[in-house]
Amino acid sequence: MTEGAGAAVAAVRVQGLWKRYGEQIAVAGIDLELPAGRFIGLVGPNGAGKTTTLSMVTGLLRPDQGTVEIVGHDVWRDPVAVKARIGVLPEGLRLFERLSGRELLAYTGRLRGLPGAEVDKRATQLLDVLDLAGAQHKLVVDYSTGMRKKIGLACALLHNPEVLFLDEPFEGVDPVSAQTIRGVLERYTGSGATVVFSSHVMELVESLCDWVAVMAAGRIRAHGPLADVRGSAPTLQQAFLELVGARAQNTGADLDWLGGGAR
Ligand SMILES: Nc1ncnc2c1ncn2[C@@H]1O[C@H](COP(=O)(O)OP(=O)(O)OP(=O)(O)O)[C@@H](O)[C@H]1O
Repeated sequence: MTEGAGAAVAAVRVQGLWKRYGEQIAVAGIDLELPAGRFIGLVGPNGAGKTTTLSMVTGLLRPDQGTVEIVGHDVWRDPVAVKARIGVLPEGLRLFERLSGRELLAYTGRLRGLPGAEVDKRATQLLDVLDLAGAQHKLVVDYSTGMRKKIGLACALLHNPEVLFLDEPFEGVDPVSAQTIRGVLERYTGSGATVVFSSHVMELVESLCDWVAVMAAGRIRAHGPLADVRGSAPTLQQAFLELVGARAQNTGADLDWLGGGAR
C-alpha cells in the first residue's frame, strides 16, 4: 500500500540501526518512527545508546547497518537536504572559542547561506530571548556552561530547522536559563516544528515532552505518547524503572560500610 496523500511524513524514521564499538554493541538494531510537530524525549540510563543513536540520526556518525530518514530524506544519501532541515546541539559541543557569541552566530548564518541582514536580525532576537545580549561581544571561550548551551542552541535554531536535536540540553544549566531554553523550545514546537532531546532526567522529560522513546542497552523498550508509555505508573520515572528492569532498583543495600565516619 502506498502512503495516502494526507499521511503525515514522520520527522524521523529509523530502520534496523546498528552500531558496535569492538565487542560493545551500542545500538542493537532499532526501528523507530518519531512523529512531526511533537516535543519528543529520548530517555534511558547512562550508556543506553542515546548519544550514539542521535549521532547516527543527525549524520555525525555512520551506522554499521540501517537507514535514517529525516522528513523523508535519507541522512546518508541526501545529506545536504537533511542538514538544511535539522538543527543539532550535540553532546560535548565544540564551538569556535575565539569568536564572540555575535560573531559565532554571524558565521553560522553565512554557512547556512542566509543573507547578512537576516542573520543580523535573527541573531539580535535570539541573543535577546536567550538573555545573551549583554555577553554578545564576549569570546565564547569565556562563556559559562549554561551560556555555551544557549549560544549553541541559538546557532542550531538560526536557520529555522524543521527538526531540532538536542543531546542533554539542560545539563549544567541553571534553573533560570533552563526556563528560558524551555520557553524557546515550547514556542518552537508550538509552531509545528519537532524537538527530539535526550535526557536521563525523567521529571524534565515528563514536564516537557508529549511523546517519549525509552532506550536501554541499545534497544528501544517503549515508545509513544507520554501517557501511553507511563501507563498506570504514577510517574514516568516509575514506568521507566519497570521498563529497564530490576537492576535499576538496586538501592545499594550491600554498601553497609558506607555512612560517613571511619569504620
Ligand atoms: N567512541 C566509543 N568507543 C567505544 N565505546 C563507546 C563509544 N561511544 C559510546 N560507547 C559505548 O556505547 C554505549 C552507548 O553509549 P552512549 O554514549 O551512546 O550512551 P548514552 O545513552 O548517551 O549514555 P549517557 O546518558 O551516559 O551519555 C556505552 O556502553 C558506551 O560505553
